[in-house]
Amino acid sequence: MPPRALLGATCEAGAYSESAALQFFSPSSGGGPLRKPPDAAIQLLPTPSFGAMLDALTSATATHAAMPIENSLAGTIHPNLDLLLANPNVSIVGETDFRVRHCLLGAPDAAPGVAIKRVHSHYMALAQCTGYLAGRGLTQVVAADTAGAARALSLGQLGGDGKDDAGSGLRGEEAVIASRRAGDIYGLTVLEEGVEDDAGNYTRFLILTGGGVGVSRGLGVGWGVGGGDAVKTSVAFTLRNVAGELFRALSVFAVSGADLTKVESRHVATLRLLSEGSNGHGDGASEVIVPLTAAAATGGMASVPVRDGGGSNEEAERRWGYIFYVDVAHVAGDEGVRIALMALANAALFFRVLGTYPRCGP
Ligand SMILES: O=C(O)C(=O)Cc1ccccc1
Repeated sequence: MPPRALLGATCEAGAYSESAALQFFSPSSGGGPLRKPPDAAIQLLPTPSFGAMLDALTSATATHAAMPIENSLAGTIHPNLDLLLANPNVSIVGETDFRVRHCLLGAPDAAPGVAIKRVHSHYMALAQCTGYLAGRGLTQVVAADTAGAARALSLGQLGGDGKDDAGSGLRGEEAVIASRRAGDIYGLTVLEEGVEDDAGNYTRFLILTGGGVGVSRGLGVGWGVGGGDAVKTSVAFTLRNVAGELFRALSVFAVSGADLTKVESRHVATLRLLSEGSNGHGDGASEVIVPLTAAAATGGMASVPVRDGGGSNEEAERRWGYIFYVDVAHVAGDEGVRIALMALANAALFFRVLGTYPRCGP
């Protein structure tokens, strides 16, 4: 019987997420104790956006997805952090650090030395090449992802008839920033390789599956993880808006001796959380912004139900509320960390375990 196909959802054929998925699931990548299928069982499933990628998990069209979450030069990819929260059925089961090497790619018939004026790419890719682009006086044009920009250039959709998605321009003046692999897939001309501003350009990709993590699973030993393994647990939470609350909440980790490898706060009003049955990536009417206060509690959103604010100012929370994302590096099954996470869950108004997964690197 042929092996059961593993569908790895990725963003657009040739996107870095696809390369990261291939790296993670390659048997030689050594990515921890996560049981991986043989390469032959991996089938890539391109999707037009990161939101659509998570949709594919929720609908079980795909079993896994690789989503970029932070970059060593340009920082956290906030829209993707928001997508994680907006999709309560998606959980993190792995991570991989991918060395991102950008190419400046021109049209298939571009001659070397052609006078490029505009460069199209994902906003994070542009941010990683700011110095290079500014030094050459090139205008940046944001695209949904690197590979989508590469495909559009190959199809002559950027410039050409005197108009591009920036509203002006001739075809020969357009270029994109994407991987060499994307250049090969879409038959583009490699004008220059290694255009990122620093050779230490790494992006951390989360490996995701559908099927949310319950409190018991999330606070214990995660999927594919054995006791004693080096893991990370990622959590999201909100707190009452009172003095010293964040200090008290995080102090539980100091006591447990756990290492916080990432702490990020996100303004609640910027989060487009979804009403039941939709997942908020631009479908319009069904999209809602849910203030994370007791008054707006929705059962399905939290691993631990949202609680009453206990005297904190709900109006202020609505306007200035923050959601915190924390990654805790620990040893799977560590009782001190489990107790610390339980204490944090008890202090939080909203608390969700995003996953416990094998740690990439030391
Ligand atoms: O657009 C892509 O290819 C992505 O996967 C997003 C991205 C952009 C730049 C660096 C890493 C990931």
